[in-house]
Amino acid sequence: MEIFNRMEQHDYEQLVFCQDKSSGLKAIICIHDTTLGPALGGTRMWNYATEEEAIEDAIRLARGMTYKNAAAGLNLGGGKTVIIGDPLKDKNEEMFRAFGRFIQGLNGRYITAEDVGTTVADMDLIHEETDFVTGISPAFGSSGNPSPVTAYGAYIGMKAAALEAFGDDSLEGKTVAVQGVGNVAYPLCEYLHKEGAKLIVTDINQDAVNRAVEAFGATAVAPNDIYSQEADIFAPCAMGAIINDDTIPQLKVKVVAGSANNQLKEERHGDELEARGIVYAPDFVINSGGVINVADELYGYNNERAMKRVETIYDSITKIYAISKRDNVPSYIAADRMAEERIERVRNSRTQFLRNEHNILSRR
Ligand SMILES: NC(=O)C1=CN([C@@H]2O[C@H](COP(=O)(O)OP(=O)(O)OC[C@H]3O[C@@H](n4cnc5c(N)ncnc54)[C@H](O)[C@@H]3O)[C@@H](O)[C@H]2O)C=CC1
Ligand SMILES: CC(C)CC(=O)C(=O)O
Repeated sequence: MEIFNRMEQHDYEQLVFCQDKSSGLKAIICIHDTTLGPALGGTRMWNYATEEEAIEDAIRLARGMTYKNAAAGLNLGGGKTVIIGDPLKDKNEEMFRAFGRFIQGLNGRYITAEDVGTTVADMDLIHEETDFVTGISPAFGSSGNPSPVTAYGAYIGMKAAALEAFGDDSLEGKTVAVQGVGNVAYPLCEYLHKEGAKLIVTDINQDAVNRAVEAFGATAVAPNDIYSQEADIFAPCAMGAIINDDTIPQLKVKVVAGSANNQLKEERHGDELEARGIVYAPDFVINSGGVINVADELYGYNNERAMKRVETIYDSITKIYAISKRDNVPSYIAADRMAEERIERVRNSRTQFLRNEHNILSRR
């Protein structure tokens, strides 16, 4: 991979490689854009097959955070970290503390939180070395695990998408095919079950599947069969790039709405969903509940204030469909525009000179 060429696409600011031999830490922090404020985005720990795959994931996820934070109205830029390793086998205290020191070295340009493969306990270890971490234990006055809030946001976002597709936002009697029943999707299934939706679930982890079958009477299917189910809604809640040339022709649903980041393998796959009349809830909007919740910690966590903002996901999804119709563009483009316009407006308003401790007037 030509790293600078890759960074020039979509104008990435910084890519940081962090290595600590004694703990086995191999992390890549990617900061995409800090126009709106410090970059906030989670840390994913995953057993990447190659370093190139890890870099590509960090890069794609970081840009997604820029759009997510902008669209959510947060004063935060976008970044993300990937740690190369198996979260079930390779974690240790020293690794997260070493990682915390690397974050501290960025002096607030990047703030982390949980993502796939990392937990509140990991964030607490990072917190031993830096304050630039969120999603730490409620014992510290923080918001804790963001996943249940992400799930709630995904649930109300799915209702907004249902309104667009079916003319009614009730999910009662609707069949939802859920891919991955992990930290976000399990509480999402809980909301759906409570509302009377029928669930079809899959996961590569059999225990996760069994839990959902037992708790919600869900029907279990094999991972590769989830795309072709006779369902109303497909909820991708595992990894990215699952809306692609292989899967789109299998879909029989009217709605794609789930928590996974980077669902579209390429932008053209968003065009393809639109062409098939499938209502797509743009990923970085529907899954913004978690980041909205952890971002509130930066002001001194207030659950009521955070949840009020999470509730706006319904209106944001509805607004995206309105922009999509007005501008005659697919929903993923409408969502991108919403985020890009905000970043541009703030970028332009920041051109005035502002005196600070490091500029030409600092000794005056
Ligand atoms: N946790 C959060 O608050 C947020 C999570 N997200 C995104 O939502 C997605 C899920 O996140 P979490 O629930 O936190 O992760 P998780 O790791 O708890 O759950 C993911 C589940 O997907 C399963 N899985 C992985 N590959 C699969 C495949 N090919 N087929 C079926 N199942 C598969 C895993 O076994 C696991 O049970 C990720 O894309 C994450 O980036 C986005 C915003 C916030
Ligand atoms: C898990 C969130 C708190 C942040 C994040 O990385 C995301 O929204 O993808």
